Amino acid sequence: MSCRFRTVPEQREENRAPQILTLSCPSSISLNCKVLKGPEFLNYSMKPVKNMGSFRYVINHGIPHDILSNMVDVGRQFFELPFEEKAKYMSADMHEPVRYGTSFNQNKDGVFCWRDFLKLMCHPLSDDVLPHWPSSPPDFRSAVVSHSRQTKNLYLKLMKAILESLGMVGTTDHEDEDHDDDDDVLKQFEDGSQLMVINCYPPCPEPDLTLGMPPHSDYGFLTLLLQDNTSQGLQIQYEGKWVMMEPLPNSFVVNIGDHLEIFSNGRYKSVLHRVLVNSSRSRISVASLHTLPFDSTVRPSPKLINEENPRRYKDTDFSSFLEYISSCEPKKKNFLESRKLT
Ligand SMILES: O=C(O)CCC(=O)C(=O)O
Ligand SMILES: [Fe+2]
Repeated sequence: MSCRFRTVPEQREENRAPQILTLSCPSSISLNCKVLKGPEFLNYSMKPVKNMGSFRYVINHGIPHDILSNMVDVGRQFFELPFEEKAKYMSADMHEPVRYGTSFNQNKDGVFCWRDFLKLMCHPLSDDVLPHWPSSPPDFRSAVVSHSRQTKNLYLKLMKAILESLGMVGTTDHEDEDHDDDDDVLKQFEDGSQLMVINCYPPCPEPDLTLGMPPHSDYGFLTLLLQDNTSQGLQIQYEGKWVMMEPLPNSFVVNIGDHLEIFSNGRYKSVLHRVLVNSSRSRISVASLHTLPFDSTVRPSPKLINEENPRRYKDTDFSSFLEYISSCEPKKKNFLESRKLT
């Protein structure tokens, strides 16, 4: 099975509408290209796609390209620092707002993965935490703050489109309607948490013997993943096979996480993905993970439950997720499995 990209029409960036490229296999269908109408995603409804990897590329998102390249550059420069410098941020405590580490879950992994990471809590971000972020390279903090603000905005636009597709907020074409309820629904996403994970996969002498990250799904609602432009590595599982997500310049891969699967009572599915490594050059990726505020309960939305669609997941929260992964070696989607009612 192979996947190709449909060519995006040549237009000046500022004149193009944001687009979502939906991965669609087998290759005879190639990629569907859905055009979002207007900068505010007017009239757009993103239908849940049954039985299909819910991985999409977002292009033409309006985020200046230098913000994306600076983010990858400062990430790469951070991982090139001497080990003693990076080790200052090492901690086994998953609650630390700044954390450097290795592998996937270094406290529990039986075999380590070929990956280093730096995790930064970007929202909420209190004034007393920022001074603890790496100060080297010198533009590290400003690059991460710019990137996190932009990705948060994009996340909110995508969530609005998803909520419209679920019938939970009105479409923006009926301006005269009362949108107070919609504002309440959207507010919890605005206040939500954001975690930035900068991943570095160094060149590996035996790439076939290891993985950069094992098969997993992300915990939150959406992850916006920026890949460096040159190296491939991310694969998603689709119909039991691994499909390579080629790096597409200035795009984000949008990854649906477990909390959106639970919240949508299974209408959106989180996707299993993994990362391969290579022997020639290190690869950088930056994952921006978004969910509700850390102290909220994530549950199937009551608006989506009725006699025909009974509740399919138990309530959960972020601390249960952390407890779960602190107590066992994470395997595939086993946390989500533990939240299923049937
Ligand atoms: O490096 C990648 O492409 C994926 C990273 C990832 O899945 C994650 O950080 O959760
Ligand atoms: Fe992931």
